[in-house]
Amino acid sequence: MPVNPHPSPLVIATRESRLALWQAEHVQALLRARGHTVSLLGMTTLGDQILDRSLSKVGGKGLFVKELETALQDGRAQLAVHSLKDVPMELPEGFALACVMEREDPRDAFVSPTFASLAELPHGAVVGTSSLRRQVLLQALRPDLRIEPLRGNLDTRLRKLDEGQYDAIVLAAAGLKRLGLDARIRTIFDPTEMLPAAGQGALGIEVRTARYDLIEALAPLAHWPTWLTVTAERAVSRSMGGSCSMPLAAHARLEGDQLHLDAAWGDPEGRIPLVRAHAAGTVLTLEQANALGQAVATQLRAGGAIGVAGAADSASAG
Ligand SMILES: NCc1[nH]cc(CCC(=O)O)c1CC(=O)O
Repeated sequence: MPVNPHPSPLVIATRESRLALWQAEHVQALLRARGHTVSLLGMTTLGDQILDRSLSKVGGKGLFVKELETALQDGRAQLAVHSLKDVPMELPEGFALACVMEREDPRDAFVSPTFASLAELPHGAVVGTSSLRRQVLLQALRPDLRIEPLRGNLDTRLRKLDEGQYDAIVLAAAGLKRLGLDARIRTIFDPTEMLPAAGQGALGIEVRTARYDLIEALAPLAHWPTWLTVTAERAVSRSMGGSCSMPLAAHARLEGDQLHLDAAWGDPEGRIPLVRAHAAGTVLTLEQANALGQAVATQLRAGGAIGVAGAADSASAG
């Protein structure tokens, strides 16, 4: 591999949670190995500061991204590394995803000090999650469970579990694996029962669109099968109204040149049963991936899914 002999120094803007720092350092190491000089700019975003209120009331998940974008705009940083799951479907004018990297495990994990699986939870057990997606999927599997809100970064959520506030919690396997917390996983959910969120487990790198040089520098870090897959998933969300705080799951997998896309929408009030949709097709371009996602969103709406932003306390919850 040729190594760039005179690279201009790069700065990665990152949130300061352990997971965000791990992800930024991961990208830093990959770029250093290719000859780039890379440093990190740690930032506390508004989304990290507001822990007592529903994020959807003060601006939604975009709060985690906005301050990093300001740093890119000001030239204090050139790259922002994100969990793709937290990236709004539409980026502001002048910003783009330059690169989607190979996906970690996209599935959800069941975490509990006491119980080995969801099936072992006693009647009426308390499960912590602030994700509307996890809430509606859990209620479909086990209507008897009590779902209680749970916000904060991974360490905070695990601490609240250990303090006894919940019998179990559901977290993305990817975050736990990245932080070496695999031992906390009791079972990994089959995607057919706990369908993951669009983009779960994948990292995206955001740049200003004017920076073609960066898009080129990042190209070797891109993972095309992941990019196609998450593009189809994100197209479902975008087509349903774009918000991450929606009781919506979308998960795709490639089998040969066939992309299989599953989605589910649940009514948080439980008035109608879960709406599910599936489509598969030959997907070789991002346009084809988008089209598959739109077709699945159309099916969801035909099945009764409502494309509006969800209720309180769901932002950044998974
Ligand atoms: N919503 C917070 C968030 N954003 C990304 C991850 C996990 C890592 C990933 O999906 O890439 C998590 C934690 C969780 O949902 O358990």
